[in-house]
Amino acid sequence: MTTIRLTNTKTRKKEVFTPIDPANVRLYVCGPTVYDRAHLGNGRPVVVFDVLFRLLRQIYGADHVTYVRNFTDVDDKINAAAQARKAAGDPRPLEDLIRERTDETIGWYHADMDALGALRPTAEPRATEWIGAMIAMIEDLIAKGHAYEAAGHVLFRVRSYRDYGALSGRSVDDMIAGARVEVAPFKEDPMDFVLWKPSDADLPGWESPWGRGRPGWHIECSAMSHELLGASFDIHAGGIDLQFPHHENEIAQSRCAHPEGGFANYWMHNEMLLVDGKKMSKSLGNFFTVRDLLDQGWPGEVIRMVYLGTHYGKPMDWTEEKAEQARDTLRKWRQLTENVEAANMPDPAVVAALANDLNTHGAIGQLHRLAAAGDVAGLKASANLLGLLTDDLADWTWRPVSGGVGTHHFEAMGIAAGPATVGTSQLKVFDLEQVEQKIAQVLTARSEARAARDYQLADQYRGKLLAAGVSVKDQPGGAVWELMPDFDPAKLEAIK
Ligand SMILES: Nc1ncnc2c1ncn2[C@@H]1O[C@H](COP(=O)(O)OP(=O)(O)OP(=O)(O)O)[C@@H](O)[C@H]1O
Ligand SMILES: [Zn+2]
Repeated sequence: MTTIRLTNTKTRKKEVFTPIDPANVRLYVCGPTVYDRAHLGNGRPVVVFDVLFRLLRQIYGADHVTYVRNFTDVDDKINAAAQARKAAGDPRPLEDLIRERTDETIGWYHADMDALGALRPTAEPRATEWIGAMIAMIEDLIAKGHAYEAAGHVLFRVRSYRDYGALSGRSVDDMIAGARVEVAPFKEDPMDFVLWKPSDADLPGWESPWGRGRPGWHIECSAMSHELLGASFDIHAGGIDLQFPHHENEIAQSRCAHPEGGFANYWMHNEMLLVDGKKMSKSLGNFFTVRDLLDQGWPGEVIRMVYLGTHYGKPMDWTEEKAEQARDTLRKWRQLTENVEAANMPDPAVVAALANDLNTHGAIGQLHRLAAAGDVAGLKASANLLGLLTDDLADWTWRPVSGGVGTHHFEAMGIAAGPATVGTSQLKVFDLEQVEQKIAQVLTARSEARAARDYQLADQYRGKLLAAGVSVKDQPGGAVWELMPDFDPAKLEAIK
């Protein structure tokens, strides 16, 4: 059996991965707070740990891996989003608005992560469905002396857990000095963190031994992972931004409530997706969503390949150049493997690269080798292990129809001009020849305008084409065009 090695944040070493029970390998990944669309940074852990999930399934068997990723659907930001709708005049009760917002966001999340080719986890618990388990865990922590009630809150007594800080390698005193901890008069110690807090009458709340209130964020993951995976499980993962305090707090709660268990044996953290050197984040406002990119015409498979081009332990950024490269490679591979049946097994060198601390970049290098060697069946099977060249992500390949090459590409993909599908849901029917003629006509008018030095008019033509979903690029050999997913034949025809 292939030996997997993973960098364990807990020990800061690359370790051999040995599951507690090879018949049920258990993975927990912290999921999103569902108040808004996922940004490109949020998609990174999803794709990275999807590759881990696929690798584990490959090695231990598809039915022998349990992957849990939660939805945090109790949060001030969710409440604020619902309150804004109410303030805008929506007559429904706040609770309904909250539920609508979280349901809607979960729907978006699924659609966007599906588009990135991520398999759905085995279980996706919603925090609001596990409040009872959270209350029971908090009661237990109080009974064991690790938590206390104060002013309607329940707080975790950080000094009662000796190993607090071990994951991030900091002492409690360093943390107090460095962190922005909330000092509240009812806390015994500034480091103590909230397990339960009171809810205002107009906000969501649940009855508890401490009055009507709601859980803190950290206890959610401790309670849900315990319910679904037990007191000891194999891998706990999430972004590096969650290492402290979220994961440190999860460990403290879980180890203190269930001293018989070890909680997670391996901790994995993905590095951040950056924008101009800073973490992409909602609070900094420097973000774009996965959906923005999909809407711009970037296929989910291309976005996925861009993520996989960088090791998860390194920061990365998004550039159009990387995306164009990934798109060209995938298009080539898709053409090579069209109508090819995947080999039974992925190539051993690809498996070995992934087993080496998820070296996705190395694995992609091996895919290039397979393509160059003409092993197309091996290429397909191996790419599938990375979630690439899969049938579900195949729908984009016909799209980039560029001037001249277009017709051939359509034919190469087995889609005759005429009815063509765009994305998975919309059906657009158009006559390719007519479309090509019209684009050529507009491009000729644009060239004429340029020749007459009327650049404003030339730009207007280009803008009109773009509005119809035809992107134009000037290349040394002349203008090249592509149909974008939002291509609208009627708008194109209407250009004068
Ligand atoms: N820029 C980023 N790069 C990589 N992973 C990220 C980035 N930002 C957030 N994540 C990860 O996304 C996952 C979901 O996080 P969560 O929903 O809490 O994000 P968020 O708090 O809405 O994001 P933000 O940090 O932008 O406010 C977590 O695992 C988190 O570590
Ligand atoms: Zn968590």
